[in-house]
Amino acid sequence: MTEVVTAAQMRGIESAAIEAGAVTGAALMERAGAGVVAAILRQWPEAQSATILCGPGNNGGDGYVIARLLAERWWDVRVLGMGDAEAMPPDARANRAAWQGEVAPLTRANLEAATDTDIVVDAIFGTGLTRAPAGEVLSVLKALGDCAAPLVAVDAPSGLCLDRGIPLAREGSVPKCDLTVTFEVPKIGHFIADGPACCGALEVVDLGLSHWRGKLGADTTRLIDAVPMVPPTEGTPHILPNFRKKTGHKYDNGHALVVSGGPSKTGAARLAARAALRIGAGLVTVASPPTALAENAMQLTAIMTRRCGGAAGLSEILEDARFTALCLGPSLGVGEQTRAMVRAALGPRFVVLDADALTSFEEDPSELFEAIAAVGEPERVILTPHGGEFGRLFPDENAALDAGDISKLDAVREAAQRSGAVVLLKGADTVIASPDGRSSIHAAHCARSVPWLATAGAGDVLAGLIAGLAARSDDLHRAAADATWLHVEAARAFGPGLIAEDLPEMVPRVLRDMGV
Ligand SMILES: NC(=O)C1=CN([C@@H]2O[C@H](COP(=O)(O)OP(=O)(O)OC[C@H]3O[C@@H](n4cnc5c(N)ncnc54)[C@H](OP(=O)(O)O)[C@@H]3O)[C@@H](O)[C@H]2O)[C@@H](O)CC1
Ligand SMILES: Nc1ncnc2c1ncn2[C@@H]1O[C@H](COP(=O)(O)OP(=O)(O)O)[C@@H](O)[C@H]1O
Ligand SMILES: [K+]
Repeated sequence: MTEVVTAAQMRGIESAAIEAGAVTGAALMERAGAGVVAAILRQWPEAQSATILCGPGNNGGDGYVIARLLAERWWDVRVLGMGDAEAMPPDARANRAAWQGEVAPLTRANLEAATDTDIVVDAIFGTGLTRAPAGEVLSVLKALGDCAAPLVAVDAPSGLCLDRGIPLAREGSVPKCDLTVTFEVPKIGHFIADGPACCGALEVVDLGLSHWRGKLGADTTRLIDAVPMVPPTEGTPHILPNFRKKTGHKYDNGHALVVSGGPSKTGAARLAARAALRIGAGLVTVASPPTALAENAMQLTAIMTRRCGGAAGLSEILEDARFTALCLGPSLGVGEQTRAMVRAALGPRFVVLDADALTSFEEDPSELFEAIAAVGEPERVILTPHGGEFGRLFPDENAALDAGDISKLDAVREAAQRSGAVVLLKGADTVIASPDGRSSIHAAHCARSVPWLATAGAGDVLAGLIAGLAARSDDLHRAAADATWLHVEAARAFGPGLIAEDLPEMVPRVLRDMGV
């Protein structure tokens, strides 16, 4: 996993390196510009001409470096610049002065006149965007959407808030780029909300600041981009700590319990149970209301069934301490009976609460949060809402998110603090946050785009994967992150046409391909 940072964290890394005397701002700008040029040459080896749009700050400074380096390669380069050269920060001003060619004003008319260009480079705003673009520059940003030539963003598509992944002006005010080249470490806004769709493909240029990146705090957000592997030692292959089952008895790999809904509402639990078993829980049992026991038993073989009469029945089953993880909520029904089952479920084991187990607390979410606090052990519970369920449990955070006042990441972080649970907010961008301050993001975009995963029951499978991994784990956040990655990986392996039943069946292939 790699870090993803806020604009402020990035500025912190940069200024720490400069203050330590390890590098100058000018050198960083040169590396940044050279990195963008290298990415352009790799992506469009036939291109010969570029129009570079330069803003008034250091993002614009990168643009002037790019212009110079492309001109040195005999490209036909046109520069449109914004603002007064004298008002630019020093390194940007120096690079603007070093540009030998003309700088035409950055206007919509000048952009639209540049029809004969192979590439357009957006170096207008990067991490320094502080307010919504307006006036002529807003008009330029909107016109960029109509450019026929490929569009390359320097650090960020201009107008995109790199902390929140939303346009600071309004919809349509951030150009949709073909390639975004960012520096040293990707930013949160590249991966959440509208960020991925605006960025296109994302490349990260190494600026040589890893020493200062290493000083980021433990609460730095992680990107779920791959499952970390222990490097091979002589004679042993890569080891995937969380996916490899423990050798030994089946109970060494935990026992997951999935609670089923009543008659004709049992499919969701079976989906979750099958996912839990496939991902490697040693045993999986479906706890079923007596009236649905036959329906469940008829369709389950390796997965066991247990008669479970409501909350009292669940408490009785859970007297067996060998149940290490529990999943409840999918198709369980909304109301007091489900609330009572949630209260019965909370205890010395990992509990995944999804769907109706969340919606049942819509009227009084604090009742759920108090019950979680009463468990007395941190990070035993994970809530896995989709957007609608999140709004029911966390109306304040959701309102701030909808208003664009906070990012999806911050909304989930606040939800984790408020609830005392790990919170996983689903979507094409999935965000996970823990009460201990950890957070992770998965973006199902570009190479990992799986729009066919938005299919009925996919969320039940995710809940089951988390329960299955948690059953034999001691780290719920990590189990949720790995399950999220694997869920998308299974959808990628299957491809379009996927239905939820296919997801657990793809797990063995994914594990095999990973060399588990
Ligand atoms: N970090 C690193 O390691 C490295 C960073 N590098 C590069 O530096 C970039 C960050 O540079 P930066 O801080 O100068 O900010 P940037 O994005 O150019 O914008 C600031 C300018 O825009 C203006 N402005 C803002 N909003 C506006 C609006 N709505 N409408 C109009 N104007 C607006 C703002 O004006 P002000 O707010 O001061 O009035 C100021 O003039 C970063 O993205 C990367 O490309 C690399 O060179 C090397 C390594
Ligand atoms: N566009 C998308 N790309 C990738 N994954 C998606 C997309 N939309 C939804 N998902 C994933 O699909 C699942 C849907 O879950 P959920 O909304 O609970 O549906 P259900 O209740 O039908 O199972 C979640 O894991 C979510 O992250
Ligand atoms: K930019």
